Amino acid sequence: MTRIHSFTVPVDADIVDAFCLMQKGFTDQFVYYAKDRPVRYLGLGRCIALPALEDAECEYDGPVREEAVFFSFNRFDAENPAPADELFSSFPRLRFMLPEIVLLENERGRFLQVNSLGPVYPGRVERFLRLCAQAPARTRETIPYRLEDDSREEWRRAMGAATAAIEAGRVQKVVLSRRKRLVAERPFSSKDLLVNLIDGDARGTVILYRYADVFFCGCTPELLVRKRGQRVESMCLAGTCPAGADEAERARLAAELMADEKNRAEHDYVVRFVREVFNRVCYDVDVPAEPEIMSLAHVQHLHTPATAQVLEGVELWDLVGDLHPTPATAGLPVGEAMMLIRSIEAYNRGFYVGAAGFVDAAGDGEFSVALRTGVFDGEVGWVYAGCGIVGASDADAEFDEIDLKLKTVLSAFEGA
Ligand SMILES: C=C(O[C@H]1C=CC=C(C(=O)O)[C@@H]1O)C(=O)O
Repeated sequence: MTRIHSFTVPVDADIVDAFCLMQKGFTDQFVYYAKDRPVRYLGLGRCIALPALEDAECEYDGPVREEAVFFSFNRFDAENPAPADELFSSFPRLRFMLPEIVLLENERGRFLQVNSLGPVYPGRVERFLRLCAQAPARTRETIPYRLEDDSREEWRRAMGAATAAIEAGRVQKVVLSRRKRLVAERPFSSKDLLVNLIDGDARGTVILYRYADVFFCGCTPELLVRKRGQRVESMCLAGTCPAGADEAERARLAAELMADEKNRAEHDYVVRFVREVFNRVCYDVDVPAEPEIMSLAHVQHLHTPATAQVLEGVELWDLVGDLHPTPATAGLPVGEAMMLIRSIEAYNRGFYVGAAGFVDAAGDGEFSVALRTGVFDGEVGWVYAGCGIVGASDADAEFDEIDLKLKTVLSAFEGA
C-alpha cells in the first residue's frame, strides 16, 4: 500500500495562467479541462504512477479537502502489435498518474493541490501560491505550419477493404482514420497549443499529456463516461455534417443530417451499444430514442446523451473498460472491427481515440474519447481524425469529412 499525502488550499488566481507560469519546470504534464463547465484539472510533475487505485491510501491536509486526482491516458488498442508513430512510441505504459501539483477548478472553487509521498511542508505550498499570484495573463500566438498530404488513392483502397468487409457481413460498421504529418515553421511548446485550444473556438474538453518533450493534445467533444457517486453519464456521438458558413446554413445542414439515413444508421449502432452496456451494469437507464444535434466550430454531429445509476461495486475504471471503444471509434461488432482496423490502417493509433481522463481517490471522475487530437514534439507532429464507414459510405465524401474534423486540432496553431 502506498501512502500519499495530499494538501489542498484555495487559490485566488486564474488556474490556466498559473499553469502557464509554473509548467516550465515540469516535463510531465496532464490536462483535463472542460471548456463549458467547471471540471478543470491541470497537473504538473509525477508524484507516483499506480496500476490500481486500491494500491493507494491518501492522507489529507490543508485548509480544505479535495480528493487526490489521478490522470489516466490510454491507447485506443493497447494490444495492437503494429508500431505507433515515433512520437507515441516514446510514452510509457502507465495507468493512474498522480501529479505533484494539481491546479483545479470545480463547483466548489479553485484550488491548488500538492501531492507527495512524504508529508507536504507548508513552505512548499506557499511558494507555489506565490507563483500563482504572480502569474501574468497568458497570450496567444499563431504558429505557421504545413501539412504533408496523405494519399486519396490509399484512402480509397482502405475504404474498399472496409466496404468489402461490410458486404461480406464481417462487420456492420467500421471506423477508419487518417493521419497527417505536420511541420511547423518554428518550434512550439505544449503551452502554446494548450492556450490556443482553451481560449480558441474549439468546443469540448481540452486534453494534454506531456512526457518529457513529447506531448499529446487536442479538444474532444465526446464524453466517454462521467461518474459522480452512483450517477453516470455517457454520450453517443456519430454522424457528421459541416458546421456551415452562417446560421441559416448551419440549421439547414443540421436538418439534413437528422434526416439522413446513412448517418442515422451510423449513430444507431453507437446508441444500441451504449444502451446495452448501461443496461448490464446500471439501473434507471435513460437513453432517448431520438438524437439531437451537437453543433461545434467546424462540424455538427448527431448526439444522444445517456444517463443512469451505476450498480454498487461497479467502478469508473470498469465502466471505461466496458464502454471503450464504442462503435463511434471502432465499429460493430467492436472486436471484429478492431481486427479490421489493425489490418487496414498502416499505423497504430496510439492515444488517438483512446480513453483520456481522471479519477479521484473517492472513485469519481470522467473520461473522454480522445478525438480531434495530435502528438507533437518541437517542430513536428502527427494529427489524426477518422469517420464511421457503413455500406452506403462514399470514399471521397469521407476523406473530406476527415479534413473538416482535423480543423479542430489544427486550431491549436491559431492565435487570437
Ligand atoms: C472518429 C472520429 O469521430 C467519431 C465521432 C463523431 C462522429 C464520427 C463520424 O461521424 O464518423 C465518428 O464516429 C474522429 O473525429 O476522429
